[in-house]
Order: sequence, then structure tokens, then C-alpha cells
Amino acid sequence: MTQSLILSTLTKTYQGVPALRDVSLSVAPGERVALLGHNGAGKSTMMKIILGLIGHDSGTVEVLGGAPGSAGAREGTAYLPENVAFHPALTGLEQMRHYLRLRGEPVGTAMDLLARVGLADAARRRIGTYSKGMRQRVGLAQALIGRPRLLVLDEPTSGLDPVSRRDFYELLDGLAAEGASILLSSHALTEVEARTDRLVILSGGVVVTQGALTDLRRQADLPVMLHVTPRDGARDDLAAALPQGRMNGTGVHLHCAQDDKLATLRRITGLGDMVSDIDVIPPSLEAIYSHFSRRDGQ
Ligand SMILES: Nc1ncnc2c1ncn2[C@@H]1O[C@H](COP(=O)(O)OP(=O)(O)OP(=O)(O)O)[C@@H](O)[C@H]1O
Repeated sequence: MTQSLILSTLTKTYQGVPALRDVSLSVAPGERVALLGHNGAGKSTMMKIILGLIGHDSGTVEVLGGAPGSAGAREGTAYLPENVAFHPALTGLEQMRHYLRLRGEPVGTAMDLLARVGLADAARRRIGTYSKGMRQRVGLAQALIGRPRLLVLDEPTSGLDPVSRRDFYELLDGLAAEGASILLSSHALTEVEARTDRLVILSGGVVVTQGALTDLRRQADLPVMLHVTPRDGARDDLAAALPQGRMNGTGVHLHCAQDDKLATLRRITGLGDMVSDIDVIPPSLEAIYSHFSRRDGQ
């Protein structure tokens, strides 16, 4: 399948200081990729290069089969910056019509676009009266102009409440199902875990790992946590039978290596009546993320 975006051994330095080093990454049609990284990891720099706003030192970048910033790449790519700014005196509808005119698209679609992001009711209100989340949604409506094939979204859900975030990801799911490629940066780890196909962790300008969460979990090989709940009256016996664990209010907490998980579970179930329940808690995305970020010395 032809990739919508291909970065190959991309390097960028600012006044001799590296911001991206040997970054290789591709995004296929219909794929949703999350770019994760600490502040200063290089996410915005990567996005600006993809958009053709800044150049790069070495490596290659192909956006929708062309060079970044080329007419073909610009036409098919939508961008949502981290901090969207609009004219506060314009209504949502006026602002959208303005963008549509600039893009040579029919202005009659302004209301449809606003409705897609849940702003139909507020369309005739001045943007100055919108909440941050509503302004973010105007930004998203603007990014949907012209049915883009590649969406580059810089922290698109910052400032959105949980319901708006859910609606936002549903919208992205629909666009991906129609074949759009999505590259988004985020600090909200748990939400991207569930709503994207692949995670790319950038640390100090280097891609330290990428893959589906299950691949990252396997690679990180972090311990699994088990929580064992005792049967009534068996609390002390259970604590004595699992001396490597730590008793808390509801039961015994213990950790084991991934490879020992089944053996440990067999040992616990072998305790028979002492045990009323076992919860297996895999490492969180936060733990996996810190593991890979720390590995690069950050
Ligand atoms: N115009 C610039 N001149 C010099 N250094 C820059 C410039 N822009 C970015 N940098 C540096 O490049 C590195 C990467 O910055 P970038 O903005 O790409 O990170 P980021 O991952 O987007 O961070 P954040 O999550 O804070 O937005 C940082 O060390 C930053 O200080």
C-alpha cells in the first residue's frame, strides 16, 4: 500500500543543536498514529517539516507522494496547531466561510463542517464568546475543509472535556475509516492508547520505539502486578503464603516478570480456598512510556 507519509533518516538541527536525529516513520492510509514525547522531544519540529514550514538537514520526507510544501502535499494535508487563534469578533460561521474562500471551496459547506464538530448551535455566535474547547473544535472544522488525506494534529484534545474528547476521536475514526491518515501528538497517554493504531515514542529527537501497544508492552518487558483478594478470615494465611507480596486494605499486591506470570498464577490458584479473587494488572502506558523515555536518558 502506498504510504501517505514517509520520513526516512530525517535529521534537523537548530543552530547546531539536534532537534531530530535519524527519524524514520511512515503512516498508511486509514492509519491513526500517535506521536508521544516529553516537552522538547521534537514533535512540533517534525510536524513543521512535514508541512513544509521549515526545512531539514538530511534524510527524506515524502508527503502524499510529493515534497513537503508542494502543491499536492498542501492540498491534501490538514493541520491543527496546538494553539488555534481566531478572530474573536467573527462568528464561527463567518470564520469558516473565510477559510473556505481562502481554500477555494464552496462557502455553503461552512455549516455542515461546524455541525460535524458539534458547533451548529453556536455557529452564529462570536468566537470571542466560545470556550477553549469550542475554539479547538473550530480548528478541527477548519482542518476538515477539502476532505484531507493526511491530518497532522498537534495536541488536538488539549482543553477538551471528556465528552468532547470522545466525540473528537469518533470523528477521527470516521475519517480514518474513509482512508485518511492521521498523525497526532498528545500528552494524554491513556486516551491515545485506546484510540490510535500505532504509538511512536520520541525522546530527545530520536524515535526510541514504535508499534502497537501490545508490541511496546512486550518490548518493555515490565513486571505485571497481581492483586490477590483473600476469602473471609483467610487474610493472615494468604499473607503468610505469599511472603513476597505486600498486604494492603483489600488483599496482597505482588509483582512478577512477564515470563513468570502463568507460573505465579498457578501457584496462587493452588492456594485453593484462601483466595477469593485475582486481578492481573498489566503495566500502564504511563509506565511503558517512562521506561522508553528514561532509556534515552531523559
Ligand atoms: N526555532 C528554534 N530555534 C532553536 N531551537 C528550537 C527552535 N524550535 C525548537 N527548538 C528546540 O528543538 C527541540 C525540539 O522542540 P519541539 O518544539 O519540536 O518539541 P516538542 O516535542 O514539540 O515539545 P512540546 O511538547 O513542548 O511542544 C527543543 O530542544 C527546542 O528547544
